[in-house]
Amino acid sequence: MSLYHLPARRLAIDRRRAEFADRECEDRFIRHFLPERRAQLRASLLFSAFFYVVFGLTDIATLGPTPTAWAMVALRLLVALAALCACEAIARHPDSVRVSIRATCAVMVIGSSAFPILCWYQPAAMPWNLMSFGMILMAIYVIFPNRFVYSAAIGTGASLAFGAMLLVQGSLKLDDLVALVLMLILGNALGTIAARRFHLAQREQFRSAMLLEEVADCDPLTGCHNRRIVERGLLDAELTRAGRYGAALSVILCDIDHFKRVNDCHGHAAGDLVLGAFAGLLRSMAREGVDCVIRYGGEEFLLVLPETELAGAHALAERIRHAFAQASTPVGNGSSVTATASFGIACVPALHPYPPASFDVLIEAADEQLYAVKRGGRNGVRGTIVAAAPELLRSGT
Ligand SMILES: Nc1nc2c(ncn2[C@@H]2O[C@H](COP(=O)(O)OP(=O)(O)OP(=O)(O)O)[C@@H](O)[C@H]2O)c(=O)[nH]1
Repeated sequence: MSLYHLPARRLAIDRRRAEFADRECEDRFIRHFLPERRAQLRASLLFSAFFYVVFGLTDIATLGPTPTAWAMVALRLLVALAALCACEAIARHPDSVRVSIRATCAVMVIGSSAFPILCWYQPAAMPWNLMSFGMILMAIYVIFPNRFVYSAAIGTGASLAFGAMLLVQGSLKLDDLVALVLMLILGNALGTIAARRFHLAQREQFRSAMLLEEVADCDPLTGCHNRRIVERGLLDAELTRAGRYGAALSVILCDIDHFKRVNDCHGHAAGDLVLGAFAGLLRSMAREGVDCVIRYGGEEFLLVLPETELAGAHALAERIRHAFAQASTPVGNGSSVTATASFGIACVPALHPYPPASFDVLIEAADEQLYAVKRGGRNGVRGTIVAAAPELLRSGT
């Protein structure tokens, strides 16, 4: 689960395609279900490959041990081989949505293209083949996890190929052909309805979960994230991500100076307005969708800045400090409040050989810097580089 919430407008569902209209959102949805999807896909591929081969017995029973029957068994084995290769590709690229979708489509196209060839040589077994084709359609639409539009395209294409084969073969009477066409249309219509309903239900459920999570993670007074985001371990995940890619990561811990006085002089409601104004300033200066602003305590806020070195974090903190000191917040009755804030920064620079193991280390370091500013008279910024190895610790920039 990512640190950042997607705005509700980006969670809109394109009902025609039965997926999220926003690509990033759809991607996040698929990634969320990727482990489950991988297991389902593997089971579907192995199950289908097994039955595709086992039905080779019917080829031999119908045609006898003739070269044609053996060629058909070989074709079935080829389809099974394609399914095994798809399983292997998915196992090699467990985090790739693209590989999982391409592998699924490839196997379904190969399997449904081979099927009319198998049926071509067994006109007498047509009722059975028709039943088998119904099951293949069910697998395409509802068993194999895939994008709805791809399932619909492959299902329709496979039906056209199967219908064309029967037409060319000429083994069916006109009334049977009409019934067959109607059956194929019905099979595809039912498949489309079932698949679309399933895709939409899954996405609506995901959207509700996202919206609930956003409400639970949001501080109602300031509109910032609350500490739940820290407790859910998302900041540790951010530190791990930065370490994996060798990227810098900075945090700014900031606190409004003498905030108790604001409450005491102007009342708690005025204090709330000042808090809201400070939070609004932090959010407006942070990068949307990249930085994360958390209300860490009463009048204390934490900014998490991915891919930001100490100098960048320092410059941002200075800009916020200056803007807040210049601003005055109207608190009713024609009066307004001017306040200042103090900032402590901790940074893990890019490609640091000894990044700290836990985010708490970063917060503690930022907290020390913040209190050094408070002790030094407030309304200032101090920062430090943080590392696991003490000899690399350089402080007091
Ligand atoms: N209005 C309002 N006040 C709050 C809220 N949360 C915490 N406070 C107040 O914030 C004040 C924090 O006071 P202190 O921790 O003494 O800090 P300070 O007065 O800002 O002093 P320094 O941090 O040392 O500059 C307390 O009076 C809290 O009651 C809130 O949501 N709304």
